[in-house]
Amino acid sequence: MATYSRLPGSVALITLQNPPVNALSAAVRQGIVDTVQRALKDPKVTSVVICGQNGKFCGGADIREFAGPMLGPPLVPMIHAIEAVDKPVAAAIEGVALGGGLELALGCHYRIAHSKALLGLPEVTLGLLPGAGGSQRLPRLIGLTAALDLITTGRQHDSSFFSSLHLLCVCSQSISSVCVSGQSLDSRRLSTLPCPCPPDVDSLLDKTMVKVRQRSRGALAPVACVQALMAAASLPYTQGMEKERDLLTTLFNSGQARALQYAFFSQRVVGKWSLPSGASWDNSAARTISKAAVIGLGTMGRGIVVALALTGISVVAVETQEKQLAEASQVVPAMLQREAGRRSLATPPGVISFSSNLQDVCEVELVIEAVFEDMSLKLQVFRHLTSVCRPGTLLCSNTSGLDIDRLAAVTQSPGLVVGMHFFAPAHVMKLLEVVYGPRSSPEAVATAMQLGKRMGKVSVAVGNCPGFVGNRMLKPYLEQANFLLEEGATPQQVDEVLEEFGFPMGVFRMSDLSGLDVGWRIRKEAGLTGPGVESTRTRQGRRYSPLPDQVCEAGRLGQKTGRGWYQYDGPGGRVARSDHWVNIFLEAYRAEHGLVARSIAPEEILERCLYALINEGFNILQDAMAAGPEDIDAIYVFGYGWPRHHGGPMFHAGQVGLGRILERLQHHHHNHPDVPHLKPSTLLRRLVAVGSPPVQKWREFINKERVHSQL
Ligand SMILES: CCCCCCC/C=C/C(=O)SCCNC(=O)CCNC(=O)[C@H](O)C(C)(C)COP(=O)(O)OP(=O)(O)OC[C@H]1O[C@@H](n2cnc3c(N)ncnc32)[C@H](O)[C@@H]1OP(=O)(O)O
Repeated sequence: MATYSRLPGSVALITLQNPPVNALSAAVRQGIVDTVQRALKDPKVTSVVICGQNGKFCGGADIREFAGPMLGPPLVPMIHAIEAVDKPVAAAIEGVALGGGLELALGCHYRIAHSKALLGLPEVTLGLLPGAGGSQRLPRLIGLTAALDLITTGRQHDSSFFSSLHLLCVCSQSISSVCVSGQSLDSRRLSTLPCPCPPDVDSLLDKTMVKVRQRSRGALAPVACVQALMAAASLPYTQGMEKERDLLTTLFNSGQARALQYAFFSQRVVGKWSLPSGASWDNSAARTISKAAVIGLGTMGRGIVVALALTGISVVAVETQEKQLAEASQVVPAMLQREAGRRSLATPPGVISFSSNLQDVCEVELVIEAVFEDMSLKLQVFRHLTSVCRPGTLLCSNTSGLDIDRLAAVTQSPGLVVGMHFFAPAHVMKLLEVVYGPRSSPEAVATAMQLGKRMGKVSVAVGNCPGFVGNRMLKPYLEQANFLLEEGATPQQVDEVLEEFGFPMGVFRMSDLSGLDVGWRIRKEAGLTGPGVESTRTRQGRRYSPLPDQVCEAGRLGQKTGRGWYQYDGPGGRVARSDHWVNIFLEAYRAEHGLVARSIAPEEILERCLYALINEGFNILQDAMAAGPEDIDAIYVFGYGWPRHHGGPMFHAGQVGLGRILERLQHHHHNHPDVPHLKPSTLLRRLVAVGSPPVQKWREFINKERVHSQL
């Protein structure tokens, strides 16, 4: 709702009230309509100020309402009516003015803001465009060039940025002096102004469209934003508004908008973690960490040091190999400086000390081990840590899939051991898997989750199983990609299909980037390859493709060696080019194994890669290794490049239709009975049997099934 009060003198104050962010729900919109009417009717009122309760102007349209029928006064005419009134109206912005909130402010005649307020039009991130007049008013106020950047990226900025664009009035003036009654408001009505455009406007729009199409990888909203701004640049306001409405309707009804809005809420759902034990964020106390240590200063360790230091934590960075230590002590401060600059921090807040002595971690509150991914080495480090650290120190491992319980078992306090699985580069990537074992205490999980949040990560609590959630699902995906090569596809074909779907990189380009030796080592440890293992295509009772092992054996480890599934300009090269060697190699391989290459349709490539991955997601939910589909989806969107406009693998399964996914998995499993990952999960079958409920209902369904021992 919105409340009305009269300030001493002649100013009416309208306060938006809808905690926590004063979103423009039907009740708030009705409140605005009513209170503006009241101010207009009151002869003693000469000017109006709109503000938000609790130091927040407005977080935009109420996203929760998008799923249902539109009730209450619509936003566009409401804002238009405010702009048209003949008493000056000012938006007094504290906290946030985002989306519809900023559009409301653009309909006011004046805008003033607190220096720390955050403003922006993030609709594009929700699959929409600023459809309450924002796409037409903003460029008329700040010019087409600046508006294009803000609207197509959804970037948010503080008030000094917007003051420089003349979106805000000078803050030092009092509201009453800003809203001087009697002055003509004509020039303050943004809809009446022309849109300032650069001389080369067509070229600007064309270039922006090309850039946006490249960047958006199939997302519709950024393209629609450019189209709306083209209208603002070339059409009168009323026609521009019609274009804005048409584009918004198309976006609104697209699956992409639903997926992006789901992604917005799932990011928040995973923050409110809960464990099967009943421990959760509201019954577990997190410790505040001020001193931490990182053991191992390879790529991951260095990134973790920077991520911690950026939050103001003092870090002891330990590396026992002198050469690596010397290199890290040069590189890490530079990384920190660069990242602090990128985040507009004047000076990096944390202090880092480098050491080659593990003893130096004895005073810290939390240690993150980031040594080489080798169980015996990690066990050795944990044994050492438990003997040198103060009792009560949290011991975390950055393992990407090894058993946390085994590490906990060699310590004096297994309850204080959790996994903190970062993604490279650790100071940049948003995802953190917090891995709990049966003995991890709620306090340890809460502390790791809280620390992740402080580092700006999307932290997801996951159970302890090989590969945890993300890498466990990656395995069947990679496996299918290799089988497709055996059957006749090329790495480029597979990658093109996945990139067309929206991944920034196909599976083979991604593998080259990460290094092919990582998986090779894991397969060797699992006894799947290496000396003494027979070179067959069935291993440990299931279909196995030795292709990636043979590529590694040829010395092709990916980008770092300049050769992998593709060729590069040299070791460390970034641009992937197809390699004749790979085609010859695949032909020879197929001939050796009596395989006849067939032409494989893009649909089959996509289905087999994605549905195998999704099926493993259902198995993970069934095994209670993730609390709900939102957790899996957040992991894939923030850690594995899953296109956000497809919501995440589990959301995507719901969009495709669970019945269809089941039917296609059955079909592929029938054709490949020696591939257990294609066997449809029991949970998927159960969901289909009860009529394929929407993804938001799965968590409840799984819990019920578990109680009744159906899973
Ligand atoms: C029907 C046709 C209408 C067409 C209109 C088209 C034009 C207008 C479109 C829009 O305005 S779309 C919305 C644009 N706004 C945003 O995208 C802002 C989204 N919110 C945020 O970025 C952040 O929440 C925040 C405002 C910066 C606050 O961040 P903070 O970290 O402080 O809190 P959160 O945990 O993110 O949020 C708290 C709480 O509030 C819920 N919430 C936030 N924004 C909205 C919203 N716009 N609508 C509904 N709910 C919102 C959020 O989900 C959290 O809820 P809980 O998890 O606590 O339940």
